[in-house]
Amino acid sequence: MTAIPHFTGPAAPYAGGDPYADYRSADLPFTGYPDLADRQLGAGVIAANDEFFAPRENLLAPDRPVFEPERFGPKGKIMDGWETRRRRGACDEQPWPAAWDHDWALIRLGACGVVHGIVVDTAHFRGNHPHAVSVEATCHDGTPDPQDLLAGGTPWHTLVPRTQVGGHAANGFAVADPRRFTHLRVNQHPDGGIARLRVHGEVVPDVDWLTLLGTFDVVALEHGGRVVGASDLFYSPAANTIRPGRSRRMDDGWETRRRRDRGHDWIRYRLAAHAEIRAIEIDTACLKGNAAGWASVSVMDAGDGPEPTGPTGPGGPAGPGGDPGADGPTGRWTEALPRTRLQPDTNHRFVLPAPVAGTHARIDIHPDGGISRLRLHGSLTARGARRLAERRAELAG
Ligand SMILES: NC(=O)NC(NC(N)=O)C(=O)[O-]
Repeated sequence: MTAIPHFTGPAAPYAGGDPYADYRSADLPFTGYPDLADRQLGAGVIAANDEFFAPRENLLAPDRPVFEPERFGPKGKIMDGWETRRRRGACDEQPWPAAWDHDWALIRLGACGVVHGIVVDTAHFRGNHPHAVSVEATCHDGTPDPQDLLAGGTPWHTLVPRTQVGGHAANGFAVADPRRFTHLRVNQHPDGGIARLRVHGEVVPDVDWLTLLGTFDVVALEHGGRVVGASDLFYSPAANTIRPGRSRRMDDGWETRRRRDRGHDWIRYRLAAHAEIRAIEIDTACLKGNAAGWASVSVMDAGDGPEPTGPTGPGGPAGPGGDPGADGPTGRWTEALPRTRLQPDTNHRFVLPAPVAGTHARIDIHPDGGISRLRLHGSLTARGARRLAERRAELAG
């Protein structure tokens, strides 16, 4: 694993001009995995012990944190993050917080999953970021309320031990715990502000639920589908194509740069498990002058082993002109949908003449442009359901 740059210290006071000029960030090896704390997946910050200066909900806001130097409210500087008040000691001789003093927020992940890495982003928190952070996790069935989680019996497992962090920095932590979790507790020691929290990992779906549903979208992020490669990530992440709901803006889909060669663009996906696909939807919502001209969809059975990771990591690009077969799962692609003309800003529905089964799928778009969503409607095969049930049991906390 690549060493993750570690930032500590407060960052200099804001000196005017671009507030991001002195922001500290790094390429983190796990950010190709989807964000399990994505609001659109259903994540939420369900409680915090203190939010005096800025509300906990900001932690999961999708956009980059904003700093407006002149904006003050009745409680102080308006900060785009979760910020607590300054902790004080017990008496005049001990005005400092105690070693164990900390503030906490409880996060419900949007989907149960295995966490591969966490970003605690302290953007714009310079003199008021936490000295250190720690992150714990638990797996709780159903929809517990904060009191259930805070009750003594909840087993919390440490994902990130108490670690010093930097102000105005993307503090990244790789996580090696192989278990699946549903909730996190983020602690800041002793107090301070965190702008954003991102929790990158893999969804572990509930096989009983998927079996009961019967027909569902077998490539959807919320059901455990994942992008494992794409030809072009210039404008937007390929994983947008399997996010919940319809896209509402061009940047909520997948758009490639204009090709000046004779090639085409593509995305490769791993399905929830081995599944049979019976119907396909390709949506070009909000892509008008730049929708893909044509698309085809292929399916492959690559077995149930772990995903081969390409040179750029999970979901990483193969680069323009990259071969959709290279560095990916091995097997034979079967064409499920032949090359078909697409309309701009339109949802297209296709019923397959016969079901096509596999563990992976690929969409090829010609020559370039974008699609906003791909839906592969079908159901788990007996083999897929068995593998998912085994995996869920293996990953139990
Ligand atoms: N300048 C500040 O941000 N001060 C305080 N924070 C806010 N939000 O006003 C503080 O105590 O950290």
